[in-house]
Amino acid sequence: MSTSGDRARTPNRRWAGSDFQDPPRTAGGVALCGACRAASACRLGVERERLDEAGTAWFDVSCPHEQEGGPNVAHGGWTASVLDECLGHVPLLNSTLSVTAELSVSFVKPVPVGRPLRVRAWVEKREGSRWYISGEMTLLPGRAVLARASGIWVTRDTGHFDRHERWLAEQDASATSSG
Ligand SMILES: CCCCCCCCCCCCCCCC(=O)SCCNC(=O)CCNC(=O)[C@H](O)C(C)(C)COP(=O)(O)OP(=O)(O)OC[C@H]1O[C@@H](n2cnc3c(N)ncnc32)[C@H](O)[C@@H]1OP(=O)(O)O
Repeated sequence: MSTSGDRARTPNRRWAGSDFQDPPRTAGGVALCGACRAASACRLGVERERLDEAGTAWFDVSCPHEQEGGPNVAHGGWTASVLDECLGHVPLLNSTLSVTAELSVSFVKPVPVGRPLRVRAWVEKREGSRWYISGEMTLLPGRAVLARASGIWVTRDTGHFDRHERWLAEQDASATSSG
């Protein structure tokens, strides 16, 4: 039987170093995170992504029916998650590994499920290892804004997740020794 300590000492070896800067992508160009790789699709409903010449990232998105909150509208957690995902792809589209340090979301209008939506994301500024990124989600057709987001992404080296595994193992060890 495995324990949380065993899990902490058994990192997921499916990941290779290159996955962090150039991860597997769908036919629509969408970079896939851990659990979505098995499904070969973004479970949040990001269908296409591209970076234009001006550095703005564009995403075709649709809220899956499983993410319904109120009648025919998205759960707010989905809206926040997909904005985290899309804004977080901007460093990745620039071959940079980063993690979200802060995220702020404005829910402007209810987001309909199963409708084509667009997310646009851009870099406001970069300071040291911090990328300040903003974005918005709009309804298609038309351009009504449904949600806005801004946040800070912090660049990491590829040792980030191994350091986390070691930290987790230390937490488990100190919890075990202190009873
Ligand atoms: C995820 C990647 C998968 C890769 C494979 C590809 C998969 C395909 C695509 C997936 C795309 C996913 C897109 C979604 C991205 C997530 O959702 S990532 C998951 C959620 N976020 C996290 O798990 C992050 C958890 N937090 C942390 O790991 C640490 O707190 C942080 C953010 C790395 C900072 O750690 P730290 O030890 O404080 O770092 P430290 O070196 O002291 O500070 C570094 C810098 O960050 C700044 N900083 C630290 N905290 C903050 C803060 N809260 N606010 C502002 N600045 C801060 C410091 O001021 C410092 O700035 P500089 O002086 O260097 O300019």
